[in-house]
Amino acid sequence: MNNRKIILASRSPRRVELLAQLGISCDIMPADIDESCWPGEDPARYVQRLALAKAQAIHAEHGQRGLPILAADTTVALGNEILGKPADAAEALAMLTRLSGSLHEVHTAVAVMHEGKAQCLLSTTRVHMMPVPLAVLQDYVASGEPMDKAGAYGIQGRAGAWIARIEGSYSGVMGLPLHETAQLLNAW
Ligand SMILES: Cc1cn([C@H]2C[C@H](O)[C@@H](COP(=O)(O)OP(=O)(O)OP(=O)(O)O)O2)c(=O)[nH]c1=O
Repeated sequence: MNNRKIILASRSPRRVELLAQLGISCDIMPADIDESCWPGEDPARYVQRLALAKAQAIHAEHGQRGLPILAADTTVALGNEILGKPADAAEALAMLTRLSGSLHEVHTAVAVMHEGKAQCLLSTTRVHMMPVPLAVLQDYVASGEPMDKAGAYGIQGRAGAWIARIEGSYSGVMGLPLHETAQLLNAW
């Protein structure tokens, strides 16, 4: 990509940071779309549908600027069950209690839309979380850190100490897989 500026259809500060790692600057234009899951929809399809919907929503408003529009969506999956962002502290604790000691997946889809064409790639990472004592989880929830994160944890914060191993992409777990993002942007 010659012009290193894009429109980022996301309010996630992690995504801005990760894009900067690729040397890409962005105008931030968050998309407000319906994030509810369709009945029976599997997590990998769900994140791809949402990433594309976010990119399309911002393309409809700002596509005339001629900049590529990038959007992403991240979810945690326990089997086929989707764990999104917790609605409140009780839900955050319930999610963390289930993820403690689990092997789960984090799916992030990244979509780029430019000149009316959309492309989307999926990154799936298996995450092994050690068993975490309830009191530690309660303290973590009280810190407020889980509230804007899928699955109620951030690998990039103190929950990183609980992650014994991942198979996949660290940046994908954080919300924007750098390898897939660079592939999409280089294609334009
Ligand atoms: C699992 C995990 C998720 N997350 C974050 C990444 C995403 O920002 C968030 C999942 O919510 P998303 O709906 O993907 O994104 P968002 O609401 O933050 O931003 P927008 O919809 O405007 O694009 O969870 C982490 O930061 N670290 C982690 O380890």
